[in-house]
Amino acid sequence: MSNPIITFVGAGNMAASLIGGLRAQGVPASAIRASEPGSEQRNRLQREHGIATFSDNAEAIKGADLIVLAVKPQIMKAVCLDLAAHLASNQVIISIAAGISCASLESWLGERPVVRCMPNTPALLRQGVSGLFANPRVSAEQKAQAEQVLSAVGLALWLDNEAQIDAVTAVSGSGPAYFFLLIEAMTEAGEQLGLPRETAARLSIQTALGAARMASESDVDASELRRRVTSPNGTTEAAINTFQAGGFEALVQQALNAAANRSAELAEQLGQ
Ligand SMILES: NC(=O)C1=CN([C@@H]2O[C@H](COP(=O)(O)OP(=O)(O)OC[C@H]3O[C@@H](n4cnc5c(N)ncnc54)[C@H](OP(=O)(O)O)[C@@H]3O)[C@@H](O)[C@H]2O)C=CC1
Ligand SMILES: O=C(O)[C@@H]1CCC=N1
Repeated sequence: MSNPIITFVGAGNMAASLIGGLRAQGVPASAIRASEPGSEQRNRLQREHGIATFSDNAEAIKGADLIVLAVKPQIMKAVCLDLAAHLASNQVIISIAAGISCASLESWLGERPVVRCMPNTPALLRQGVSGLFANPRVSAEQKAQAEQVLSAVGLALWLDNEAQIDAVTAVSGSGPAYFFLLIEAMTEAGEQLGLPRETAARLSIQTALGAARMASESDVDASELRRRVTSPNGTTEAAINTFQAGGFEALVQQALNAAANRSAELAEQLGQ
């Protein structure tokens, strides 16, 4: 595939991860641009990745094939309204903002090809996962180009309908925080059981890493892997029974429902 010109509008954490991933994949610096108000961040991107940077969004998107909108959701409307007059009809918009619908983007930018994505922060280590939804105006070639951007930092999975983005946000967008919470709680509990805090933290983190790799690399599912750790009448069974008596699965369902509802609510609030 030839290299499309990609402009990032907003070059904070997520954009910098995507840029790093694209460069590591061999995308030339000349095919990537970023627009960002912070001069420190602009200098860093120039230094680390050799890409051209801009303080003016309209200047940065001239001649770009793909425009990745990576500003905070709260300022997306203002950024889009400023960009609208400067867009060419064939430019594809890729938005990574939480809670901003394709319809809102098109109402601010005009009818055009839009890919809405939900990545997650392990993108920083190129271990991310993203859900992607394309509106009907996106061609097969443009879909492949958008997928190349997101797959530079991890797995990229296409969705059939836009509403599924709320579920992706609940599962994987916010998901790293759930695992961090579990690591925090296990560290605390390990300390209460008499371990030095640092030891409890390292045991918890390495266990999470090992379990995730097993779940990812094994040919059996997570419930079978769990069964293999759980000896009859053993220690794991005692812990799992305690989790389940406390309504663990129902609590996880409630938490993810709350995240998905909040995602839909944000779309309602910020999309006007
Ligand atoms: N963090 C996460 O877990 C996830 C985030 N996202 C989405 O990714 C997007 C970016 O998030 P993240 O990278 O964490 O946020 P950051 O705040 O790190 O990045 C946003 C960048 O946009 C810059 N900016 C501010 N105003 C403008 C403007 N008018 N024009 C161009 N750039 C501007 C900011 O500069 P300055 O700091 O100087 O204001 C900042 O560098 C958000 O929409 C978020 O919803 C999606 C999935 C997960
Ligand atoms: O908490 C949030 O709203 C964003 C979206 C997914 C992760 N962080």
